[in-house]
Amino acid sequence: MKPKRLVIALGGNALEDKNMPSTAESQLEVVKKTCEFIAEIIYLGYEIAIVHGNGPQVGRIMLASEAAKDVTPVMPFDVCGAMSQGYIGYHIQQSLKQVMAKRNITMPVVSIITQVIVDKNDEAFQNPMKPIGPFYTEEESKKLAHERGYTVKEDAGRGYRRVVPSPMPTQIVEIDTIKTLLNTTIPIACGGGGIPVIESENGSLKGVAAVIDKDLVAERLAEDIGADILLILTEVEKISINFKKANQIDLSYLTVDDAKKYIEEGHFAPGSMLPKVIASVNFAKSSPGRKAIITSLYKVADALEGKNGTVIECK
Ligand SMILES: Nc1ncnc2c1ncn2[C@@H]1O[C@H](COP(=O)(O)OP(=O)(O)O)[C@@H](O)[C@H]1O
Ligand SMILES: NC(=O)OP(=O)(O)O
Repeated sequence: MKPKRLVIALGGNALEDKNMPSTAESQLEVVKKTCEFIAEIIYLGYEIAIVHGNGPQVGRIMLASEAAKDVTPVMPFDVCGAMSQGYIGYHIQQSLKQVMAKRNITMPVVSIITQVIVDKNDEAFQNPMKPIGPFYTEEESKKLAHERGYTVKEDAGRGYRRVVPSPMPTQIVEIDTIKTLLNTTIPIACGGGGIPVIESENGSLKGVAAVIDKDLVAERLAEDIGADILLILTEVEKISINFKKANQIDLSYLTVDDAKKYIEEGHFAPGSMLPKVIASVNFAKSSPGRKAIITSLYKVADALEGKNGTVIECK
């Protein structure tokens, strides 16, 4: 029987631990643990492709570049995104290979620098909503807004962060390469939502200052490669309505229509959970039999067996 094909969207807590310093060394330690869970999915017989986030990481790369402006030119926004793809992909590639070897799984793991085309007229360029970099207090965020001209917004009740434009993904540039690699390797692709590029009339590509949402790109990838499941891994085991309120209800199963209703009622925070639910709805309705699962990295095996997580599918 053909193995079920699955795209994994790795959230921030798969790469960082809030109780550890935000260093490359700490990230590698967290990624090694994350790859144990990914190896379990492979061991269960799924064919996978991996997409990871980059919000905290790309924000810190930009902070570092801006801080060093007196000694070296500030790196352009798209290059910072490419740098985040490189070092996160490197950590996952190295760690997953090592963990798979312990289980005698020998398939190669390869990280692909991926560009994603966006529309230069996307209204997101005038309405920055994507949180990047560290969390700040309200006072710190106001200081950054004043001193550096950052746009800052509160992020899902967790503090304030710099926000940048996050245009919709329209096309994965390297999709044919990813499809070719799927049969013989485990691809890490579209990292950080891909490097955002616009296409000129002559077909040439140019990087733009934005960060694309990785869950929306994971959905695009899942459709393009004919996946059966879109698996979105984050900090929570299930999505909720009335989140963080006394009447919070955690949801195990949603039809596409249920999810659309809750989206309209504003239950999912923009910039964090909302894109995950939108991606899940888009994937579930893209073809009969497809489903999306939103759950915690630590509950992934149970969720794949239908014992945890939130499943979103067409009725
Ligand atoms: N309705 C909701 N249900 C569950 N979590 C929500 C909801 N609204 C906002 N959130 C928050 O969204 C977070 C996931 O978004 P985010 O941290 O940006 O994703 P990622 O794991 O990809 O980094 C959850 O950990 C939770 O704090
Ligand atoms: N690019 C992106 O969506 O990264 P996060 O998931 O870290 O926000």
